[in-house]
Amino acid sequence: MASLSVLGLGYVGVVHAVGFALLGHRVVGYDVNPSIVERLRAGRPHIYEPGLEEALGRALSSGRLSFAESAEEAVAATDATFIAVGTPPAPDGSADLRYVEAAARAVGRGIRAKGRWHLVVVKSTVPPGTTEGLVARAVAEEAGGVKFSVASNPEFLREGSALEDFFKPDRIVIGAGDERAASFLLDVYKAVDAPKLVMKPREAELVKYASNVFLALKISFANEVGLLAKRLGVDTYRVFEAVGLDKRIGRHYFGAGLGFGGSCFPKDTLAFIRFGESLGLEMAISKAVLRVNEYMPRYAVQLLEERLGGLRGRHVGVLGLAFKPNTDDVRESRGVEVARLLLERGARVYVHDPMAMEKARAVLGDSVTYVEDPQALLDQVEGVIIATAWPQYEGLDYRGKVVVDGRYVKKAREAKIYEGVAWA
Ligand SMILES: NC(=O)c1ccc[n+]([C@@H]2O[C@H](COP(=O)([O-])OP(=O)(O)OC[C@H]3O[C@@H](n4cnc5c(N)ncnc54)[C@H](O)[C@@H]3O)[C@@H](O)[C@H]2O)c1
Ligand SMILES: O=c1ccn([C@@H]2O[C@H](COP(=O)(O)OP(=O)(O)O[C@H]3O[C@H](CO)[C@@H](O)[C@H](O)[C@H]3O)[C@@H](O)[C@H]2O)c(=O)[nH]1
Repeated sequence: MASLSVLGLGYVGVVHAVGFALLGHRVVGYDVNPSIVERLRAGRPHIYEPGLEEALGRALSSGRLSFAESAEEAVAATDATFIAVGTPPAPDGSADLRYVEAAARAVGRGIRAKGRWHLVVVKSTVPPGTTEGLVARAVAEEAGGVKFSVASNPEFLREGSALEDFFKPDRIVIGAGDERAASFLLDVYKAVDAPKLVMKPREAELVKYASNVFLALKISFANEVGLLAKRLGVDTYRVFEAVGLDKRIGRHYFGAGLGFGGSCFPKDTLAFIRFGESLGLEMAISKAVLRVNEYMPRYAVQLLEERLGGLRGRHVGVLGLAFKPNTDDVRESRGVEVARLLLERGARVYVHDPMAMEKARAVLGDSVTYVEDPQALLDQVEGVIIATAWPQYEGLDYRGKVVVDGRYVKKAREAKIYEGVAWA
């Protein structure tokens, strides 16, 4: 069994720290945010992810998962370190690599203290060339001549099913800087039954962007067809049910509606565009993916405005603030975006989410009214936009309300005054 450290205990890091421990490895986690570490030590995750609290409990009681007071301490106590820190957009939209660089420097200092070979694995989503470039350089500058290997091991888990995706991934991509890195990582993932592809680090880094941008492309394409379908008065979901049965196309990620949110698709598509542009490429397809996506929330608000005959001073609702069901994550959420657009047009906005209210409050503040019960929200508004496909919204009584359904909620379609976004 391997001895691993994980730097950065956000959505990806905490799932890996817990997951690796449950695979039988010894894991030391570290996050620069001490309150995250404190909560994890107490068995109370700082994020909501199905099954995580229970899995964390098992990992802690196995005695194989612990947390360090510093990154250097975590590194020095282990054989390999996974860097799982954020790579948010810089002001120009490119991937901001400052957290990755800071973590890599800390790894270098840990390696120097340890004085033996170490493997540095980049789990964060980074532009091709980062692992062998910026990361290897930053580690080397601090490691005092101690030998190390690098690898890129991009992550494909989805929030809301992160643990399941960790244990049952479609594939594991290992971008190994050398043989030793490859065999170490193959060993780490030995117990996971999935195709394992070993390649160069920059190939692995490109696999991650190509995967995310392609999925985002499918959604934007579905939305483009959906806008057309709506003009024709046909159901775009029925169209894609048939389109998707072609095995070459596949049926996934054709859900038309408000478009994609979350911490990955929007930022990774933009970072991919900026990366390509930095090499002199046009990146026309990826730009179109974002253009369609940015239009969809505006279109939903426009539909509501038309149906209500104006928005100024009108009481309207947003159902769903999480960027998708089964998470409390509101990063780049379409629900939050729709609430902002409604406020801009002078509406009185009521919002609901079963899980993300607290996180939404941190971004929307007191500009909107938070309602704990979605049916009570419907009682207070004339119209509503459904922004997240929470199963709870299937059971509501929408009668008499203008419903702009951005997520294809069946029950909403039975409402008297109804508009789907991008479908009939
Ligand atoms: N969220 C996802 O579903 C997902 C899936 C695949 C890949 N990714 C990628 O994985 C990376 C992490 O994403 P996330 O959603 O887990 O981010 P996150 O923002 O939830 O977590 C990042 C964590 O890193 C910590 N951190 C920052 N600098 C640090 C340092 N120097 N040392 C230790 N900890 C540090 C932060 O405090 C934070 O808790 C990103 O590159 C993202 O694109 C995310
Ligand atoms: O048919 C669809 C499918 C998804 N979405 C939206 O797309 C966004 C992203 O959804 P999803 O892919 O389920 O969630 P993420 O957790 O963001 O996962 C994506 O981003 C991660 C971070 O890079 C990757 O690891 C995953 O493989 C990739 O699916 C959400 O707003 C969804 O509502 C649609 O609009 N239509």
